[in-house]
Amino acid sequence: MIEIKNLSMAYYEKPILKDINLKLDRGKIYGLFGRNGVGKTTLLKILSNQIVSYKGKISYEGEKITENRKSLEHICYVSSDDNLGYFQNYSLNNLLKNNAMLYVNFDLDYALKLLTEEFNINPYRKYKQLSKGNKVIFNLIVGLAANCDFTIFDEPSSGLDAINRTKFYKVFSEVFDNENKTAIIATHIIDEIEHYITDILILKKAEIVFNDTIENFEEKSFIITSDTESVPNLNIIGEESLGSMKIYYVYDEVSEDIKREFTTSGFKISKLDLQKFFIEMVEAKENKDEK
Ligand SMILES: Nc1ncnc2c1ncn2[C@@H]1O[C@H](COP(=O)(O)OP(=O)(O)OP(=O)(O)O)[C@@H](O)[C@H]1O
Repeated sequence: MIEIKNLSMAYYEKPILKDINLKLDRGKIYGLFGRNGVGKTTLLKILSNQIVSYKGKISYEGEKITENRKSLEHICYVSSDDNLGYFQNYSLNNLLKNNAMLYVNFDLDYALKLLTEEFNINPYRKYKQLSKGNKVIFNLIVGLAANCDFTIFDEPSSGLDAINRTKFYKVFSEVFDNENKTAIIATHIIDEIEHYITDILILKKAEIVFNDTIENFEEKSFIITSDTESVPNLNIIGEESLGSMKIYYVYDEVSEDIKREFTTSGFKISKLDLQKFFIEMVEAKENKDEK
């Protein structure tokens, strides 16, 4: 487990993360969502020991990550950044061997199989000779083959074509169908990962404003539409008007019986998808809060 206690971080006095408390459990797949510039990459780099100047405590299996060599070997950060600096002159084959030295459980044969058979990339090419999308694929293959306890994918499908995105998620779901492995995926393409994640995290204004399982989300979220002015007494996270129709976005524990009562009183109930929920959480409520 990774445990984050009272994590705060600022760039030039601008708070990026404010007093975050979070537990990341084994066997889960977390979707981390938030608007551009909110601090997702900063948080993920802190979790993978690439940023160490912060306040608070982060522990991996009970030990502080900055003082724990195991955290380097078992937490893998996969970037969609295509700049490996000096290492871009290396062949893919040699880069994989380097990663095998860094991550104790790295499966070199599997990485080569993915590279050549699944994605059809020549392992003797240099990293710098690859297209942007293929550089991202290479980074993803490292994450998939590293066999880390915690793998962090920062915008994994950035720059990938539809076929490669589909291939990546197919391999991803095979690799992470494992109760000991945890993945954290930060992405803006919410509908693409909705079916793979077990938990939802939403970062807004430097805080985690939503942290719940996908099961709870599916049970508690719905849209209620009414053509009268009457407002249901529910936890409404956003609302819209469409002509004379009022649309309410709800996140609340409501039994099927109560939902049936709403329907007989003239309300219409429908499903709220995760992308719309996210928009309502970060935007609609933001505007309402500021009014
Ligand atoms: N090295 C840095 N120095 C100063 N400010 C930085 C630095 N890196 C990031 N920031 C700022 O920190 C904030 C959070 O950036 P971060 O990259 O974590 O956001 P993000 O949520 O990952 O964004 P995106 O979805 O656009 O990738 C932004 O305002 C960004 O400008």
